[in-house]
Amino acid sequence: MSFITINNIWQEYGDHVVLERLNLQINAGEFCSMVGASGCGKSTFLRLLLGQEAPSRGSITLDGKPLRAEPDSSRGVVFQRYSVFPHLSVLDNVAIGLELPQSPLFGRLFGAKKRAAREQAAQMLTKVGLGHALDKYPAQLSGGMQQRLAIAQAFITQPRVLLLDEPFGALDPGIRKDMHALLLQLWGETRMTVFMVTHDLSEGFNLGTRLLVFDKVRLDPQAPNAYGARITYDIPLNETRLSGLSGTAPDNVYALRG
Ligand SMILES: Nc1ncnc2c1ncn2[C@@H]1O[C@H](COP(=O)(O)OP(=O)(O)OP(=O)(O)O)[C@@H](O)[C@H]1O
Repeated sequence: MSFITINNIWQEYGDHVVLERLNLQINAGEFCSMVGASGCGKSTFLRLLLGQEAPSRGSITLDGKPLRAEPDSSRGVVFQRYSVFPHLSVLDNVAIGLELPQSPLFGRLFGAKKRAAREQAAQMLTKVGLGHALDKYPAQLSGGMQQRLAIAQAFITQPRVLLLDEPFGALDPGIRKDMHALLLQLWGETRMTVFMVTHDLSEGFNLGTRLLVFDKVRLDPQAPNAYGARITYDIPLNETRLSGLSGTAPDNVYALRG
């Protein structure tokens, strides 16, 4: 049985059909790059995977169970666009990812548990190259550093599914390359299942173990919204990276938007 099963999903807003007849089987640990024309429904698909919206028709299952219609605590905190908290230091931005699930009422830990969470967060931040910036605030960081922080925040609780919506879209090419290396390193270590929307085809090819192309196969010039996009190509990539997969991380889903 596959880890995530997309069973004939459609997404419609009124009479605007955005997605139609999507069927997919995703194994744990796959890295799916998603490309397609602007407005064809890639972000909509991510919202469905996140459980932020329910599909108009069809179903999504994760480990054989229906995905809840809303992100819930079993899937952890969801970080959206500009997912870092501007009023928290770099260290607190990551530590809070550990503190919130353990202390849902106060959102903070105390004593030894707090020290352990902060130590773990500091180690994660060192890993993403922000070990020197623990006390800074997001506004004091460059765009690349902010995305490193967002990545540290997303990885700290080891989600099983990571959703990335053009996470590197705003970064310079050189910094993008560094971020690609970082993402591949973290994915290699954690083997989480990744869905990444990108407008950069080479980024999609380089990072993914699978490239999903979204496109409309039916078009009515008189009624442009009558038909939705489907997955027109599903191309296996970089398959050697898939060896030795395991899917033992906790059941969390995170989003990171560019
Ligand atoms: N809640 C909503 N209500 C109505 N229409 C919506 C809603 N959400 C998305 N849409 C429409 O769905 C279509 C697809 O949007 P979506 O953002 O998913 O596309 P996309 O492929 O991610 O685009 P881009 O590459 O430009 O980010 C758009 O026409 C958008 O207006």
